Amino acid sequence: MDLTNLPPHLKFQILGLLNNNNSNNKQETPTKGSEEIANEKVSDVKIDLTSNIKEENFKLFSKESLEQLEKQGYLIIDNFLNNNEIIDSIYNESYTQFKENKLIEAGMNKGNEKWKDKSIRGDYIKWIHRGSNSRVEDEEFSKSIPNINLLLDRLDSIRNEFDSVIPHFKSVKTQTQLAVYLKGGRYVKHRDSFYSSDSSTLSRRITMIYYGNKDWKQGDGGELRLYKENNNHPNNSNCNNSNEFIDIAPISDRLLVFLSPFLEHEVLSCNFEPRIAITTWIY
Ligand SMILES: O=C(O)CCC(=O)C(=O)O
Ligand SMILES: [Fe+2]
Repeated sequence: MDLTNLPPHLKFQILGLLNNNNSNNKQETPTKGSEEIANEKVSDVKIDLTSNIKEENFKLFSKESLEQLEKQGYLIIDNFLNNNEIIDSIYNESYTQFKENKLIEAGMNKGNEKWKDKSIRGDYIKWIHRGSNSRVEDEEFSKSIPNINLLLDRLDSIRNEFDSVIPHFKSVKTQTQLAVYLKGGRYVKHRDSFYSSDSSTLSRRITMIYYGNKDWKQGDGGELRLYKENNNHPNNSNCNNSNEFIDIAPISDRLLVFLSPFLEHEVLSCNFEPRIAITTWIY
């Protein structure tokens, strides 16, 4: 395996993983030593969600929830759609895409580099491309996912609310992915973006993950492990590098929202299948 062209933060993760494999301890999280954390490029820009907000424009969120997202870095919203028929249909539409071989093995992109290694990232994905009118571009595909479309509309309304409540937020675009993990699937510790003051490139700012796993129970695995405090993130002045994490169960109708550049996370190995997640990133 040639690691020379990988960005440093990925090298640590992958080397950590190889070490774990060598010691036959595959369940263990790839870890980083303190030097690596010190050297690693971290975002230096705060994501400000609370100054000069227009509170009169709140429909879905509240000032308190935005404050929580800004400081803690994440929010969990349960019963997001709150409609069993739609929830079941989202599951069926997603799994059908997988069964009909419409998904591809996920890789990791970095510049021209494309990584596909199932021990690093084990999901199958489909990008859901949407035009400027927010409609899914591929009409045939769009017709086959009416309930996923309803979900995407709801996620759009979150984006719209950010733009109307937080005048300086000015979202640029969104990107949406359907992901299916099978038994044994996982995704090693990573961040979804690097957002920095000296970078003119567009970056993901908000990650919204919708889970659709109605029979999930303790022991099924596939939780999202979210590292709360080890990211020196500029939104969190109390950062203490404690490596504290929470495991978020991927249960049905749960929406997880977090700050893409700051919170490291990983998908723990799945003991069930299919694990369904639909993610929209706001840039
Ligand atoms: O499915 C999840 O819980 C998270 C997936 C993830 O981290 C990603 O696709 O970047
Ligand atoms: Fe991620």
